[in-house]
Amino acid sequence: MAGWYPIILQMDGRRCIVVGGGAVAQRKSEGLLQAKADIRVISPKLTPVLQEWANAGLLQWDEREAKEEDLDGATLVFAATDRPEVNRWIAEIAGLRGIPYNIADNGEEGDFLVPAVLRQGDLILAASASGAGPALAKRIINELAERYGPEYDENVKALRTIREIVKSEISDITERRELLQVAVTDEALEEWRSAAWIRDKDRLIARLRQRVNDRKG
Ligand SMILES: C[C@@]1(CC(=O)O)c2cc3[nH]c(cc4nc(cc5[nH]c(cc(n2)[C@H]1CCC(=O)O)[C@@](C)(CC(=O)O)[C@@H]5CCC(=O)O)C(CC(=O)O)=C4CCC(=O)O)c(CCC(=O)O)c3CC(=O)O
Ligand SMILES: NC(=O)C1=CN([C@@H]2O[C@H](COP(=O)(O)OP(=O)(O)OC[C@H]3O[C@@H](n4cnc5c(N)ncnc54)[C@H](O)[C@@H]3O)[C@@H](O)[C@H]2O)C=CC1
Repeated sequence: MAGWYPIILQMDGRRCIVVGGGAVAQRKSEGLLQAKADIRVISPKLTPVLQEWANAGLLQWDEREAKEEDLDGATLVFAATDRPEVNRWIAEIAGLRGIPYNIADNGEEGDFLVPAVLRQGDLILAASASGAGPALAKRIINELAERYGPEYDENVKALRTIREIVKSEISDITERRELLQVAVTDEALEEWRSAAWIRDKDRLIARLRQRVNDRKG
């Protein structure tokens, strides 16, 4: 189905309403927790894991059925009950208020889909089959997890430092781009890992220039 557009949303502190407390609500809440959202779950019942998160204060739980006012102040809404008519009603009121909504039992009618996700620190990989096959999206992410392992947390941290230095030291856009391109090869990433000297601006720029020259042969 056409029309889907992937973005990475800033959710830190943003209010998200999850209606329902089953396995699907739990998975959506887990992703939202990773994004530091302000989560409010509305459901008469919770899975044991959601219950634990509520007890630990990681999310707020309203132990009852959903009401219209629950959507007040929401940035995103997840209609994740096992009752299609409730999910449809939530979607309708969210739509009227202009709040983007996700529908668990009828995904392609929603404003957004939740992709399968791999996080390694600040590296975020997402896969979606546009609703055609969540199991395929999950399989692809499992494959990517082998290629992009936990070392990418450190890789991305080092790159952030390198890119800040290159942006502040190099004013020529073409050279900047060249230096940042050679900084992301597997070999380069391995070099930066645990290399405290990358904070030495002159040494770092010299090493990147050397890599550009090596590449030009
Ligand atoms: C449209 C979408 C709406 C949305 O929820 O955003 C949606 C909808 C539905 N899922 C259903 C079933 C399953 N969903 C999963 C798993 C995941 N589902 C996720 C996303 C999405 N699911 C969105 C589309 C994403 C895309 O395609 O890109 C993932 C990727 C992300 C997440 O939920 O966090 C997460 C894997 C992540 C992980 O675990 O790593 C599994 C596999 C499993 O559990 O192992 C099954 C059983 C196998 C199967 O049915 O394929 C049903 C049928 C229910 C029924 O039978 O009635 C519907 C309803 C419908 O088809 O509309
Ligand atoms: N999008 C996805 O990834 C998937 C979607 N599904 C669909 O999502 C639905 C939910 O799946 P599960 O979480 O496994 O179901 P579940 O039966 O485990 O949980 C449903 C939850 O909704 C709550 N609920 C019922 N009425 C409510 C109301 N009026 N207000 C608030 N909460 C209410 C229940 O108390 C329960 O906690 C399934 O019926 C299925 O159609 C299923 C698998 C994956």
